[in-house]
Amino acid sequence: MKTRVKICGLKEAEHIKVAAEAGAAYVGFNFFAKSPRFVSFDQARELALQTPIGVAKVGLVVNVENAFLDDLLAKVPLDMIQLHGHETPERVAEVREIYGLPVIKAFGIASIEDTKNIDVYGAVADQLLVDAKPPKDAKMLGGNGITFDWTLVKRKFWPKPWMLAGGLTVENVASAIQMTGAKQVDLSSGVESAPGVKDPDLIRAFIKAAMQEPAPKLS
Ligand SMILES: O=C(O)c1ccccc1NCC(=O)[C@H](O)[C@H](O)COP(=O)(O)O
Repeated sequence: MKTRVKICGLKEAEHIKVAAEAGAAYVGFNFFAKSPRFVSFDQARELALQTPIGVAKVGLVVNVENAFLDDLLAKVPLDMIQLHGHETPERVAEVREIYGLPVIKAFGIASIEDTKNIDVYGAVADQLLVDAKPPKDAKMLGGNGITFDWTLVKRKFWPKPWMLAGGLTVENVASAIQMTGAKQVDLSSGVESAPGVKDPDLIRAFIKAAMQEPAPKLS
């Protein structure tokens, strides 16, 4: 099986087309207002309607209330919700139950301590996303373009499918897959020419590099 790629923070229909043609399994729309990748509900609706069938449309939110999700999902035809804040396992279960969509729960990892809770979330989330923990002064909980110590998540057998994220690039993605055993990878900054500005050539090159690397069979 080929590695599955999620390109996050897409803002242009043309870039979604490029990602889909190159083989992306997921595209992500970012609804965190302070992000350079932020899209409004109206923009995301247009992008979602132009996303080819077969590519999962993921909505990324950070610590939002139901009222926000009510408005979002009334407007944007999403396939999955990515919770990228400090949501509790109970909140993950609640979002899944209320909205009836699969939920990806993200975790910031900097030490072994940060991996301890993941099993608990594995019981309630549909997928897990292990990302670099942001620096203390960071304004965003993700999308910071920094890697973490991949040995912390090496060949993990969490109860749900998981994605590796955090500072992935065309140069390091093969090593990241080989070292961790990740079958799915996610990125944002590594395919940008400036914060929030995706580069179609980098998107193509990254997906090619990630998919050339066969997702390892874990023993
Ligand atoms: O990307 C953002 O701007 C962002 C803002 C706030 C919370 C999460 C955010 N991104 C989450 C993602 O899924 C990113 O793809 C992931 O953190 C990896 O980002 P990068 O290190 O830039 O590849």
